[in-house]
Amino acid sequence: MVANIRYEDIVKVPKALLHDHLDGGLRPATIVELAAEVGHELPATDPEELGRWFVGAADSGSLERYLETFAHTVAVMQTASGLRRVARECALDLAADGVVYAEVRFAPEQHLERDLTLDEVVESVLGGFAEGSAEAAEAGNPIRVGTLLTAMRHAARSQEIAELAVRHRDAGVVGFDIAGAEAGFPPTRHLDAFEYLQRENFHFTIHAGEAFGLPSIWQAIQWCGADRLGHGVRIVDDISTEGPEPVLGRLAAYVRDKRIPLELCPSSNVQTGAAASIAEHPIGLLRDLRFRVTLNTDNRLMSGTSMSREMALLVDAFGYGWAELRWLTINAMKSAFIPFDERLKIIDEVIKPAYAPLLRD
Ligand SMILES: O=c1[nH]cnc2c1ncn2[C@H]1C[C@H](O)[C@@H](CO)O1
Ligand SMILES: [Zn+2]
Repeated sequence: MVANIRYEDIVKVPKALLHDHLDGGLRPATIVELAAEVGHELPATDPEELGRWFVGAADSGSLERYLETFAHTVAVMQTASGLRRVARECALDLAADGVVYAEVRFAPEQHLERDLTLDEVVESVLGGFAEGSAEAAEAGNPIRVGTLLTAMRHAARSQEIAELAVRHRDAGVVGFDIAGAEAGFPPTRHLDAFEYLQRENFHFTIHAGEAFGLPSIWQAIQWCGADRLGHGVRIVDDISTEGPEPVLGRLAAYVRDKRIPLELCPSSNVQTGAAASIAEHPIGLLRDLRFRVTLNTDNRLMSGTSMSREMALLVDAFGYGWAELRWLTINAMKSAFIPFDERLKIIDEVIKPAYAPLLRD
């Protein structure tokens, strides 16, 4: 890390996170305890060993194999109390890492293995976030958590999940998403759900341009009307860097011109093979070209990461300073799914004042 930015200071500074999966961020010790309660067999029962197992198993170079690890987190998130606990701890962990605004997503349809209904699943998670946020505020780490409901792209429940999201919009659900294996499951399979959400004036992001390239990004934006791109990192396939200056193709130019936010997740991309290393991650080029870049964790458990760690990796790899970290944070806050005045309040009252003294140094 460059000498003038210390990890402890990155932790202290306010951060905004748009792309974090609830079932990708459990504490290993919690998985062990909940697995014992519900009788689920784990690959390891020592929390430290289990944490290492997740990172190792997810480090496969393939999105499909990376996703297999979620079987062990989803298995312990099948009861109201389990879901509530995981959501509470998620809010507490993010707040302790200095995250002041987070959008956390999960797929309700994956939590119906016992006897919960979709609405009960959502209510349990919202309850956990509320509890964790209240405790974090009391401890001096205020955080606002918004929930995104995800539909799995290989399944056929997106319309139902979209309706579920709209039903809970006044209780903390701020958006919708689709996730899961990308190749073979284009966003247009879920067009009905996206058209419904647009008619409801609701917000959505789409995982696109991670394991599959430009056609997926193009569909997500031009057919489905996505507000943001989950990853979207492969937009670089439409940027030529062979000449003296980078040249943008029509899709890349559209994404930049329209200020479509890219929810970039560097560590996750290295694990699934979407990027060779952090230093070679397209975030460097995309920032230089002034795309609306945001920095995200994706799955803190599977990547052994946090928002502070992702920032520290960029400080190391690209020599970023406080100005770049502030830019990423404000980009995320501008791109959030909560109302404009509430976004502005966090930017003006929380983010800018905290970075101001650091930028003067
Ligand atoms: O990076 C991802 N790409 C596609 N799907 C993902 C990614 N990370 C997590 N998921 C899936 C696995 C989870 O079970 C689901 C809902 O959070 O979303
Ligand atoms: Zn994701």
